[in-house]
Amino acid sequence: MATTAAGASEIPNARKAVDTAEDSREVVFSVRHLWKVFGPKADKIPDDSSVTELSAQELREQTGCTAAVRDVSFDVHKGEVFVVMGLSGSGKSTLVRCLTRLIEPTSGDLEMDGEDVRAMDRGALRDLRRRRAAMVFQHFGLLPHRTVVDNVAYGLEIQGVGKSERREKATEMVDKVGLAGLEKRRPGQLSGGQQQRVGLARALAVDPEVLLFDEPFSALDPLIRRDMQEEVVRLHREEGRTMVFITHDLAEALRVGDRIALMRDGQIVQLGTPEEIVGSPADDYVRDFVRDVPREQVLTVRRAMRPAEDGEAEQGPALGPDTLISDAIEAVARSGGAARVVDDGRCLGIVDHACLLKVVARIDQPQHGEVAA
Ligand SMILES: Nc1ncnc2c1ncn2[C@@H]1O[C@H](COP(=O)(O)OP(=O)(O)OP(=O)(O)O)[C@@H](O)[C@H]1O
Repeated sequence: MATTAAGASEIPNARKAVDTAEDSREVVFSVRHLWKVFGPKADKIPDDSSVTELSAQELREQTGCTAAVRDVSFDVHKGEVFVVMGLSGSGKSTLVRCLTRLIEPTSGDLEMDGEDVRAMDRGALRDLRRRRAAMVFQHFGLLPHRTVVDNVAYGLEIQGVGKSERREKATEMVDKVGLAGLEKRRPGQLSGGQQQRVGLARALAVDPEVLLFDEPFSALDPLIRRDMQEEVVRLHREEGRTMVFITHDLAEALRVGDRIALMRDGQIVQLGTPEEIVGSPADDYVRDFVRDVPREQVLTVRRAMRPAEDGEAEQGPALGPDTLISDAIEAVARSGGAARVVDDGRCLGIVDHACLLKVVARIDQPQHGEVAA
């Protein structure tokens, strides 16, 4: 399906993200003007212009309703890790559950691979949830009396796959998530991280087009959590599988996300790459959110470079345009001089001590209250 910006017209940042370079990428989920309202006469809210502009609190006071998802529009592209991030209660789980109608949307358009999800009957929905978009939950939902391999095979079993085929597939997935040797254990004999790997292997076993993760790692301790994040990045890199990943943890979002939708009170306040979110926050809320992020570990030399002056384009170490500022600092410190940013043999610009430091010191962007040139 072609990506158009038309449907996203009321969300400037969503429109920006839909408008840009990724236009030609295939769209898996297309979401337009999606609402989920809880409360009395919920279906009247999205069309009632006298209440749609109210703040979340005013809406609750005047109507008794909560708009958990509020006129949200975005595309999830094939092969990307699309992160939905926001504080508790911002609407992340509701939004992602709406994608497969685990929660029924109140209004809006929702397509998967060009098919109208809201028009699907029960059979099509079952197929969507079992085969096309598998969910990995925070509480792994493992069956305590089954072995690891039988837990992983469970999704295949309910699909009616024969015993030997599902054993073979399950064993392959157990291997893939690094649990080889533990096939015969039961969930109670595994650590939290290992249990989460079983949950992941179970979702992967049905070979879904999209994996939906609902805060999968938030119950894990930080080191194991880091391990699991790397696992997701590795699986994504190796298989190119499309993933939608909910988290309230910014560091996790930046680590795993190709693009991040930042939610607040049911709306997407900014949708962009980690570099766009950290480097160009859309408003004070986002700016506050990313304030403590070590920018040199997220931003690239594209943001720091200046035009080359006489002779500079021919000398000094060469860095790719996606080099992180932290790596460029090391290169410049080692060489003692400026480095070139080179793409396909062409010098795009120069980074030196001064321009790299500006990014770290946050003086590469208009400060609050200044007007961008
Ligand atoms: N069944 C429901 N009935 C009424 N309100 C609900 C229901 N489910 C969610 N909400 C409200 O919708 C809003 C969004 O909830 P949601 O669970 O989607 O947020 P979240 O960002 O996933 O939060 P968390 O990170 O805490 O899981 C919250 O204000 C919540 O209280």
